[in-house]
Amino acid sequence: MPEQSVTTQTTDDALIIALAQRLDQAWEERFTILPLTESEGITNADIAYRIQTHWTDMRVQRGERIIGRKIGLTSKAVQEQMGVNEPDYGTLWASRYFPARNGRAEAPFEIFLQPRVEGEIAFLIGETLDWPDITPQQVLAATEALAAAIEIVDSRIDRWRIKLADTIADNASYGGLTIGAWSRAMRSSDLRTIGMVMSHNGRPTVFGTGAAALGHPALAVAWLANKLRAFGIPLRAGDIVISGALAATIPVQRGDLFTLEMHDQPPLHLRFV
Ligand SMILES: O=C(O)C/C=C/C(=O)C(=O)O
Repeated sequence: MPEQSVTTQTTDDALIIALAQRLDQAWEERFTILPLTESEGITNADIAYRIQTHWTDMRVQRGERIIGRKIGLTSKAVQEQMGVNEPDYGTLWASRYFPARNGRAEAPFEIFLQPRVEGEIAFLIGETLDWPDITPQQVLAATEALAAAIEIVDSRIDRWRIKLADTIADNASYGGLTIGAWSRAMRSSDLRTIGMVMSHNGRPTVFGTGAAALGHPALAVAWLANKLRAFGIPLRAGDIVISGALAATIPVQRGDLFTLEMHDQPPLHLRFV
């Protein structure tokens, strides 16, 4: 597609709506689509965020609830796996939150397309962050509690052939989420040096530390808060934020059990049933 045509199209709300609908249909009916960078020539991150935002708005109109935000592509391990080298964000949809009881959660395998799991740190934001140049220190001061979290990433894009604009439009490849017990005590830990081990069917498989998320998980959340503000959206009290993976992603098969052990938190188990 010639450059001029792409520029003209990308200013067109009708195209944004059509692409959000295409992603929504792929999510609902469980099929993959060609990368938008290939099929539509969309490479601009701001346009991709418009598609993502419109998709979330469509879902909210149908009853979806926003429980917070995800930050993605914050670690070298995932950047290398996905071939994308700058962070992005997406929205956490309540319909794909799998609550853990006594540290155990289940997710139905068949609702996903090509899922992978990641170990992350979850922040529960206690005070709205809505001023310029939000710092990691301000994020920590506004954090009510922290927890270990397993994010399921999934892609509506054929065989994960994503570039930055593809995954941004696709809600940062959000698939689902479970969270361990919230800990206030964890607020006094050095989040950079918090360690994690993710076991796959009982076998320790990937290992990470907090510093994997942009050097410090609170720096990743500060990045998010400032990025959201640039779009006129504050990070609000009550929002859950996940930091981005602390280690590489692991592909999921039906029946798999993943166990995340982090710092002095109780283990968090997620089974795909
Ligand atoms: O953020 C994306 O667009 C892709 C997903 C990445 C992650 O979830 C992560 O790096 O943690």
